[in-house]
Amino acid sequence: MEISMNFTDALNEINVELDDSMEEALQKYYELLVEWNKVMNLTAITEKDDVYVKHFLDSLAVKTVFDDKEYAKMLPDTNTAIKVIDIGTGAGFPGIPLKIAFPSVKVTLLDSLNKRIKFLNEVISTVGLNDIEAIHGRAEDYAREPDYRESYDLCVSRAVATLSTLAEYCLPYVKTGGYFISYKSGDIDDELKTATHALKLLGAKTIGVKKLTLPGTDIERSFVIIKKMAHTDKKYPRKAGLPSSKPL
Ligand SMILES: C[S@@+](CC[C@H](N)C(=O)[O-])C[C@H]1O[C@@H](n2cnc3c(N)ncnc32)[C@H](O)[C@@H]1O
Repeated sequence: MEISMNFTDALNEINVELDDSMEEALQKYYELLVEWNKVMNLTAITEKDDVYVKHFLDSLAVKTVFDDKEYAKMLPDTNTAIKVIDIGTGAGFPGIPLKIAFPSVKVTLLDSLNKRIKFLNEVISTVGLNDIEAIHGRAEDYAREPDYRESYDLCVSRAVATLSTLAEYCLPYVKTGGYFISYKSGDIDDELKTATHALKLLGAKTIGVKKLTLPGTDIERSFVIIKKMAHTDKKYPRKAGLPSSKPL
């Protein structure tokens, strides 16, 4: 892939500005990612320009959703910090770049692979991030914990499962009136149609899809924007494994 734009210009295009300390934080994160990747499987992408575009820029591109007039009022205009959970965060995408670029947000990173959680805790302490936690567990299990259930303004998730499965992983964490934004790519029409039933059962509906080409590349990204309209019934999520083997 040809990258025809520098990172700062690409960030400008998505309306994200980073100060020097945020740029340093991303640099440290990049160094740790490459170092730890030598001993554990974190990412197939290691070349610096690629990591900056395919992981950092892509993670931050969700900002374009909130800049869209249609969705500008999505998040609560309050003095309390917005709470975001990243389900199946892996090596920290999109949660860590979002935390670095938008430090006032409270972030929970969740993944079922403990090795990745160890890496994330190292990133959190070395980069010096606050108001962020990395938790080890399956999405289906943590959603039953009272401190986590229906307590987030926003849930994000990239490259974890199909939308019907993801909806069951993610929506139990979202407050009524909050949102789940799924990072998707390619042709998503069928996936959206198939997920309509699951969303309804879980008390949510798709309110829009925001598509963009990552600046300086030909990479297409789609954000599926889902609103939680009502409480999720306690029977969801079902037992661990069922959301993926038998999607709603
Ligand atoms: C392909 S990776 C994507 C990681 C990251 N979101 C990204 O975009 O680079 C999928 C991740 O989801 C995690 N995962 C899959 N199913 C999960 C579940 N039920 N609960 C928690 N984590 C899960 C895996 O351990 C893995 O780290």
